[in-house]
Amino acid sequence: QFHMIKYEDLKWDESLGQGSFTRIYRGHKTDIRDGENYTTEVLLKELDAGHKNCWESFFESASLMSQISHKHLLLVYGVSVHGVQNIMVQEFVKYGALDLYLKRGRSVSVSWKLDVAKQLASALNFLEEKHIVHGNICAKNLLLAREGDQSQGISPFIKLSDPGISVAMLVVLDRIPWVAPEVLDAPDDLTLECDKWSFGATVWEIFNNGNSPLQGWDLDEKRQFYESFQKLPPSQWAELADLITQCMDYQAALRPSCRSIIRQLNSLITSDYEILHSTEPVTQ
Ligand SMILES: N#Cc1ccc(Nc2nc(N)cc(-n3cnc(CCO)c3)n2)cc1
Repeated sequence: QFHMIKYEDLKWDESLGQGSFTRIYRGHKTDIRDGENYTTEVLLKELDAGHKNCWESFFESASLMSQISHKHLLLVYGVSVHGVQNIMVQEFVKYGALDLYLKRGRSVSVSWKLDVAKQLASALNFLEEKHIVHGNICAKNLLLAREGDQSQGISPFIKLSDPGISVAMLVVLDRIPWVAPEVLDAPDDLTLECDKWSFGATVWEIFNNGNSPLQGWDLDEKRQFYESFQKLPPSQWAELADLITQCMDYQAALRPSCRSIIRQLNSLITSDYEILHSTEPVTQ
């Protein structure tokens, strides 16, 4: 399923924070190829030893990313097990998680945001064609490999990260509004439609500077949000708000196909919104 990496071939550098039940570090791995020593910068994702019962979901996530390769999917080199430690070894993506990048106040243009949304939609289309459900689409799991430079016509480049610990393992309510409503009743059978709902919530984040939707709401208020079929605050841009609403349809079967999502994104990209409401170009 995935490549096993020897613990002694790994070196830990600085800690980069933590996800749910995991801690991440910058590091290096050494390989010996035709007698030469190669070191590669990597991201080391450690599963907290205390959460042994999550390890199969941790490895499932690693093997999912190892089985398929696509330019917008994170490359997982393999896993390393050392005593009670389980470590996933990933390619190091230069600028890290997109939500933090957007929160750091980098002002990015509308076309930058649409470009990122389209790259995510193409990754989802690839997964849909392989009937693979990701299960944890959100801005925190989009990694920025290239900032892009509007003045040079260079677009940003994102990679979709591993899903991490399955939603069934975590408090599902924590994942509202990224997790599709139907998942609350059946956390074990995630469908491709669930990823469409999450795509809608992620596009909302991208257009709201990385801020989490329903920021600060408690679990009851979040549950209430679904029970009363509420929608996220709509963008001023009607066509964008409409696409987000279509993806976040409470009836899973009515959510658009990836091809339709890509078509609608293309028409947003060519629409004159950019000229009428363009934000200042990305300042390098
Ligand atoms: N300052 C800074 C900085 C931090 C991180 C990276 N690089 C990187 N590479 C990866 N493969 C995965 C992640 N990553 C980040 N947060 C998560 C948890 C949510 O998925 C995963 N970050 C680059 C720069």
